[in-house]
Amino acid sequence: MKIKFFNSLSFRINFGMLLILVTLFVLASISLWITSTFNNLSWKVSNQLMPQLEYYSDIHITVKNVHRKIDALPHSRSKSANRVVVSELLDELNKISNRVSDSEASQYNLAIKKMTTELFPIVSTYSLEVMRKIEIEQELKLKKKQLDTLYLAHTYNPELSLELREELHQIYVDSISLSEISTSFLFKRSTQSIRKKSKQLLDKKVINSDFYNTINDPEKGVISILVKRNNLVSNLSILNTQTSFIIEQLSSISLSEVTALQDIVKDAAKELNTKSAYYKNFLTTIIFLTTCFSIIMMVYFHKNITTRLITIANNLVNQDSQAVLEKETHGSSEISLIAKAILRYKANNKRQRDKIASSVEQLKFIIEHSSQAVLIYRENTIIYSNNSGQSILNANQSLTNHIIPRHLLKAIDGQTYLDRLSLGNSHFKFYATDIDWDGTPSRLALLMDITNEVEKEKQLMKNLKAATDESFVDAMTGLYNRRKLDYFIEQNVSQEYTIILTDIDWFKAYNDHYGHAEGDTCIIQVAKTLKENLRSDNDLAIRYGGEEFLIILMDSNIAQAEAVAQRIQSNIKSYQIPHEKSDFGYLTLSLGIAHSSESGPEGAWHTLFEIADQRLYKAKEQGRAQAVSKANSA
Ligand SMILES: Nc1nc2c(ncn2[C@@H]2O[C@H](COP(=O)(O)OP(=O)(O)OP(=O)(O)O)[C@@H](O)[C@H]2O)c(=O)[nH]1
Repeated sequence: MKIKFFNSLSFRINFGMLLILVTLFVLASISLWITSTFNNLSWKVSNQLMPQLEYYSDIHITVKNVHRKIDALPHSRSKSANRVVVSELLDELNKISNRVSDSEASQYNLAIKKMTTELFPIVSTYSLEVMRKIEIEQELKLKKKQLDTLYLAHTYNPELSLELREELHQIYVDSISLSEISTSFLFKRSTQSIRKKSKQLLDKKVINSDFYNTINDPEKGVISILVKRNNLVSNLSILNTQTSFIIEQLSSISLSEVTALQDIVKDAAKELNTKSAYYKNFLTTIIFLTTCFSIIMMVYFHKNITTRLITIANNLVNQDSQAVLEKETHGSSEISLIAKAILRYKANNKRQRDKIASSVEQLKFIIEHSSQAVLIYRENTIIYSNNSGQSILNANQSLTNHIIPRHLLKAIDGQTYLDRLSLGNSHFKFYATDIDWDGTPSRLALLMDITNEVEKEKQLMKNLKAATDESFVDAMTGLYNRRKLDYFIEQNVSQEYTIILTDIDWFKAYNDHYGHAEGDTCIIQVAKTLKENLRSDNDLAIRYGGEEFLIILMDSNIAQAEAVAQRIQSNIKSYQIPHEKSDFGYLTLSLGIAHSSESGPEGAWHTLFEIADQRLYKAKEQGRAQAVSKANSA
């Protein structure tokens, strides 16, 4: 099951976290930027603009002082003295102007520089005009002296009328007055009066044309002086106008305006601070709210996922909320994949449960109808029995009350106990074991009716025994055969016993003489004799070879064996079976006897048989028709 990376919840959560972090980072950066910008502006206003304004205010005061000083320049002082003062003032202005360096040039610096540089030529011009005024006044004084001279000259000129003299005097007075008060009106009137009067005087020939020309000489005459004075007045008027303009200019940059500007700047700084604080608070609030919102969203998201996962987990055990699980399968996130997987698991589980339920039903049916009795006991009380169990219990009440509980006790510690029960002619195979039944320790008993099997078994055993016996018997003699001996050896019996190995003497010759059939009859007779001399079923008479026999006498000693051997010999002898080829003329037996104790612990049977065989051989050697045992074997 694969999940697309971009649809995974882990990607969404991490992406969401990243988005929130980026948003917070951006908001924090903006906040920092705005705060730093406002702080910077505020710092500039407080630390740069305010000193500039103070500086501006200083300049203003200085310029005013310069103006006042220029205005107060005494006209009476010498030209050079005034020039020194003016020069000093200009230096002061220059210094102020130079204080505004290019590096400090800001909006206000530029304004200040512009103002000082514009002011400089005006002041300069003003100063020059003032100096010019002084020069003109001095010149005026010179002219006045000339005029005085002229006046004196004409005073003593008898040709001049009194009226003229008075007028000239008046002109002089006027001119003096003019030089003092510098009013253009009086001067203009005086000029016109002089021109008019001098013309009248010329017309009347009071004065001659030279004098008239002297008076009206555009360069040297009174008129020219007056014109110059007039110009001076005019210049003074211009100066006054310029001075007024400068005053006006300076006034336009009044201290109150500077103060107002300072207030504006202060207000601006304050506003900047307020705005900065406002933006800072606003952004801090936004950051705080965003953080809170993000945390709430993350908590909600995590809780939502957890709740959904718990719901899905609960659904594993709770079948009712299937719809919830199906709802979660939409989409391609991890949860939907888990939901799909659980749905598949549940579907498989249901199929398996149905299958198991069906199997359980089948099993129940089988158990119910089983021929084997199934009984469950708890504290000696039957809590369950199938049909077979019920019928067995009905038929044998004692099973319920005594036998089964007694047998159940034998199944200790949950070990399976297996036994056989016989009840009358009925036989049962009985299993008992501990089981957990409905969460409580109980005991399970299984009874299988094996009556028929037991009967069959008995019959089989019978048949088997018969068959076994048959296979162990020599057909000709009815004695046991070598297989019976093998079986005996395999038994490895622990009790003592004696063996007698016997052989018919000169039997080859017998056969040759009487024929093989007679030989057989002879063998049968010997076998019969042997059988007759054995005590019980425990003793064995085995046809070991053709005419060789082995007798095993259980729980016997040598003496008893010798007695048996003697009896057998006697019996055979008593039959007097003719044997012409025998030294004795009748059939005889040779016998070798050995006791189990002689064989030693190792290779018991083989050794014992060897001993018996050697003794038989010895009997043959010693003339036959005799028994050799331990006592006479030396
Ligand atoms: N008629 C008959 N003869 C048998 C049978 N089994 C073995 N024989 C014979 O028994 C004879 C045994 O001879 P041997 O064991 O050689 O010796 P013996 O002639 O008996 O002489 P000793 O044993 O030394 O006394 C053989 O000739 C066999 O053929 C049998 O079932 N029937």
